[in-house]
Amino acid sequence: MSLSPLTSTVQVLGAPSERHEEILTPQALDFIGRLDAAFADRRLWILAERRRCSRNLASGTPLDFSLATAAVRADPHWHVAPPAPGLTDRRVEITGPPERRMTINALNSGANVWMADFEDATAPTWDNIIGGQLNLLDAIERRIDFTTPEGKEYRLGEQLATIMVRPRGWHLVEEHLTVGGRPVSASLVDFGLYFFHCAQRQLDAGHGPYFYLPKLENRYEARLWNDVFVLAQDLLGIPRGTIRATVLIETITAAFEMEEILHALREHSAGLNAGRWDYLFSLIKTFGHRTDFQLPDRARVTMTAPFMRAYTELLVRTCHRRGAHAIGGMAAHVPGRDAAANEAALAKVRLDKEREAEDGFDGSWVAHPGLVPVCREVFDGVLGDRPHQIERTRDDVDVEACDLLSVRRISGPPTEDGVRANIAVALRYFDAWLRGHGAVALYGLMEDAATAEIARCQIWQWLRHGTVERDTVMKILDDETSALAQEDPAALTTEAHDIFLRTALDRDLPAFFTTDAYARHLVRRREVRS
Ligand SMILES: CC(=O)SCCNC(=O)CCNC(=O)[C@H](O)C(C)(C)COP(=O)(O)OP(=O)(O)OC[C@H]1O[C@@H](n2cnc3c(N)ncnc32)[C@H](O)[C@@H]1OP(=O)(O)O
Ligand SMILES: O=CC(=O)O
Repeated sequence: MSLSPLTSTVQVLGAPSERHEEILTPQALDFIGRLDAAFADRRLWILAERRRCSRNLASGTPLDFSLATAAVRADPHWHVAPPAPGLTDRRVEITGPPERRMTINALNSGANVWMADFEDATAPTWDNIIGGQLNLLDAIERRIDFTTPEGKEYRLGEQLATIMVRPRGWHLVEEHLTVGGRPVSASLVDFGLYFFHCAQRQLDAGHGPYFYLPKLENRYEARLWNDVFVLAQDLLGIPRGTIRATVLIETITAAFEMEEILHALREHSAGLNAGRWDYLFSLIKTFGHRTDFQLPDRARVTMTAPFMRAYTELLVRTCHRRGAHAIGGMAAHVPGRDAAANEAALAKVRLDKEREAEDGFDGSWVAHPGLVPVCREVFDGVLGDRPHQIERTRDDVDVEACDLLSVRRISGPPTEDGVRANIAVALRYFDAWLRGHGAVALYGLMEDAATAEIARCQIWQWLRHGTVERDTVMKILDDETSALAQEDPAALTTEAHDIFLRTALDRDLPAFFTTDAYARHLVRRREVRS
């Protein structure tokens, strides 16, 4: 492909650090610049479209399956691409940030797939972003082994999980890379750097460049990703259709466009995943102003709620009808330090995975290596020697708009414990995130950006409807802030408290806590001499 010169080049504003130059090569930056030149405006259009849709829904426009795309849904003939090498059997997928030791642990975990996460499990500091890319490159080149000062050895084994990378969503920017003074889309940076450095290496190793796509709201966003894939493959001379991507269905509007999303990406699709935590976050965000969408305590909203079952069953049916994998979601319980807590967590995860396997999912997510065996055992029990159960088309499933929106059936007032739990988790998570940790274990649960979003949005929703008094929230917030300061004198309590005030207690609900908190707290630009 002959390339026209770029009018503006990508500037690096992030502080240089060890080995960053291996990722931020002139050629890689040129590649990012080309993606930016082609797609920056469409990304802005996508974000404007999100705001327009959100205003419409807030003003009472009913959410339903689109008439404009009825023909796509009705056409039984189209299917997605066949699974690419390494993605046929996906019964266990482990997720986690691409930190050095976790990269090795995840690849060795015995899972079929590792979802290397730049989104919810990564606090997007400059070092985490570029360090994560280096770790992926080193892992693929098999030069990531190391020994800790205490003598613990981390070595890649023989049988490794297939890597799928989750870039950050369309709403985020990377402030440390700019074009003409404007930050580049974080999605294009995470996707582009990985694709540039690792696509051919992955193909040489017998796999391919594979992705998980987060937080899509509609078919236009899927089309945008598809066009990004086409251009990226053309630019590097990689055949079209080599990339595979699984889309997380984790917004309420995307649940109404599952077919359309698969269709838009069909040449590159690797199915759908039920991103249950973001889905709940999206539901609260979209309908938080409506009394009939009030949710009870976070711990009471389980996957057996009828509206959650409608969503997951529709996902399985949609995928299997189109020859695509349906991947289950994240059970939040993680193994604890004592045997009893451990056993309880394993039992809860087992139940969750059993329900998914019986419903027809082809595999599912776990958050911790200690959960790989239970997920494998459950899916082995249902799949046996088959790599998946795509042939189970679930024609019995009949889900209508009202089923996806029947939240009222599980509503109930929040308890004081529920309010306290949300505040305690949100504060502690914000503190961890500010210190560079995008996923943490708190009170026996995995917490990441998605689960923290639910915690702060629920407080906003309960205040908005007067189900909880502002004085009660302020009192608990003070208690929990003091408790955090005592637990850990190094905690960034002032900043975490500030993020909570801005994102849970304002009159309007910010769409994401990460956008504002990133700009205020994580961006560290260096001086640039022109
Ligand atoms: C809603 C969503 O978006 S879900 C997807 C995004 N979220 C995630 O991916 C979260 C993934 N999970 C994690 O990050 C971690 O499991 C946490 C933060 C919840 C807990 O981590 P820890 O506190 O380190 O757990 P713990 O101490 O039990 O870990 C034991 C070992 O397992 C490793 N480990 C734990 N989780 C993982 C993981 N997901 N991947 C790889 N290794 C892991 C630890 O690194 C540690 O290894 P080490 O002994 O060699 O140091
Ligand atoms: O991204 C996954 C989710 O559950 O949210």
